[in-house]
Amino acid sequence: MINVTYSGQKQDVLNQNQVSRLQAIHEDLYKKQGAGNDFLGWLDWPSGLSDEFLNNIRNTADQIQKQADVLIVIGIGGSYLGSKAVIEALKPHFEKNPNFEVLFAGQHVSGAYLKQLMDYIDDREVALNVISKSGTTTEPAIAFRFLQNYMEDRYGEEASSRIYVTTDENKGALLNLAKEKGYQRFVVPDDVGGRYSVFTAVGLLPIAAAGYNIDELIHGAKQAEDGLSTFDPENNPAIQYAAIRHNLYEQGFTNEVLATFEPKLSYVQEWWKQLYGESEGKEHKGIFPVSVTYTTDLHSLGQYIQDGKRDLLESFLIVEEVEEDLELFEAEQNADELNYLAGTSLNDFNLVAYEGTSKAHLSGGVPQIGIHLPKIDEYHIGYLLYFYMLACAYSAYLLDINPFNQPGVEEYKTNIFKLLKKPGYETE
Ligand SMILES: O=P(O)(O)OC[C@H]1O[C@H](O)[C@H](O)[C@@H](O)[C@@H]1O
Repeated sequence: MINVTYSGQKQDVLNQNQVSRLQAIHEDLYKKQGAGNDFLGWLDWPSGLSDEFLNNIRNTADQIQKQADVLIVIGIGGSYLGSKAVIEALKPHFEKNPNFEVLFAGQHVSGAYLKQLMDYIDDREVALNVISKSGTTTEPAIAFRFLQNYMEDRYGEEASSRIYVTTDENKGALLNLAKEKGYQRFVVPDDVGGRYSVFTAVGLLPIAAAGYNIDELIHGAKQAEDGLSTFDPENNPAIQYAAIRHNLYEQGFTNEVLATFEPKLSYVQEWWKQLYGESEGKEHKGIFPVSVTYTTDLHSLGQYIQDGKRDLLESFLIVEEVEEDLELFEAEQNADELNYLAGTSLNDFNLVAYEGTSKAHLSGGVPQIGIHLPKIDEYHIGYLLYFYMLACAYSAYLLDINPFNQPGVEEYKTNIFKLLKKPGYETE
């Protein structure tokens, strides 16, 4: 399925000490006894999904498609990146007059964006899915205040049947609001953190509403859950990825550049950055996750990667089979001097670019991990996302870090609340 390769300086990727350490982590993980073990719901989530739950998601997605032309998903961080990553990976680059669209809001605070969004949807039928695990996050709450108001002005009483809420079962401002207004609710499980929630209602409802096959997505995740659960460090790609990046980190490679040649994966990269950045970046430790899209960024960040400070490792996410391709042809006038490429497909070009870039960066002192994904479809994306989540848990545990909290995001929030004089913060 997913295959992980390594090229860099010769080193003992899995020495005996590390194997024992990984074995202990594996046991803690599957016996659910490590740090943050009350947030391990995602580990066996795909296999535990009931038909009743999936039917409810599918039926609600159908209902949304019938009542609306646009679903606006309101959320930030783990409450939007999973569905955005999957939808962007699967949707065509261009669609003429789409019958149904999923748009996002609340992922930043831009007045222009919200205003233009409300103008854009004015002649289209609208539904909202507001998502927040805590139910108290400011950015989606602000977007929802505007959009709820918009919906009530436009639809009156009917607005409440067009608004879907995904939040905690028992607490939070959003839950209270949903109860008061009688919105249909979905639950973010207690033991699944936002960045691990793509296979819960958080990710599945928007993905199903966008028209993608959530059964195949879950099937891929289940295969990963099953296939990656064995302790086989030589062959388990999740363990290999975690172990290799950890070894490189210990040698001073403290930044990981996730590179892909596939522009449709750019939100998978964004999702990965939150997953790894929030899971590992604690106690002054952790690899800093960054991403590039090639060949675009070879013309910008490529210089730094080749020649800049040598604390970078590069992980190439390579898609083996492309969905569509074009072949270069011979032109009568060879004014652009490209006739030498006649017969070469654009994917052939990218494969050569991969080889050339990989060799160049390697000789520039950038060690490399290759993550090979057979193709982009629901099944393989489901597999890939589960793979990254599992590897992230191993990787954080290798640093002796609890992968499932994010204490560091509180400080700036408190400052913002103090500056805005939020009740309860005025006197601090
Ligand atoms: O789902 P929510 O509770 O609204 O949280 C949304 C996001 O915001 C927080 O600040 C966290 O750092 C993220 O981990 C989380 O995904």
